[in-house]
Amino acid sequence: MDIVFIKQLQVDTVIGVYDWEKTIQQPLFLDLSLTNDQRSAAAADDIKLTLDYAVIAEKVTQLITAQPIELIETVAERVAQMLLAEFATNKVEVTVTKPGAVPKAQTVGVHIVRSRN
Ligand SMILES: Nc1nc2c(c(=O)[nH]1)N=C([C@H](O)[C@@H](O)CO)CN2
Repeated sequence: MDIVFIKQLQVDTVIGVYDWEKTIQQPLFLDLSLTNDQRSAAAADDIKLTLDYAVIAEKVTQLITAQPIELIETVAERVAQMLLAEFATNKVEVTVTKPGAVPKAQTVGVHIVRSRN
């Protein structure tokens, strides 16, 4: 199956479990992968027949920044469920990283795979 992907989408938002994190914005970076079939879009050269990554990026950013969230697990799950509900895909992979959260690590994060029931 084919995939539309977005790598390292930066979303600045209120994220974290500690009190000091609830008053600042921190960057999250997302890698998104949405399975679809691109053959008809390619044959017709028509954006309406595929998944528009610009629209996906905008909706994901709006979802994450709409309200404060504590866990990056929550971010990943909400993004995955939104993508499955609103876009023509049966399987999504979402990676959320939070650089700087562990000073001695390059980055930390979560990766989930979700499919339509
Ligand atoms: N598995 C997780 N562990 C931690 C998270 C998280 O979202 N998922 N968050 C924090 C704090 O917010 C941390 O990032 C502050 O630096 C700690 N562990």
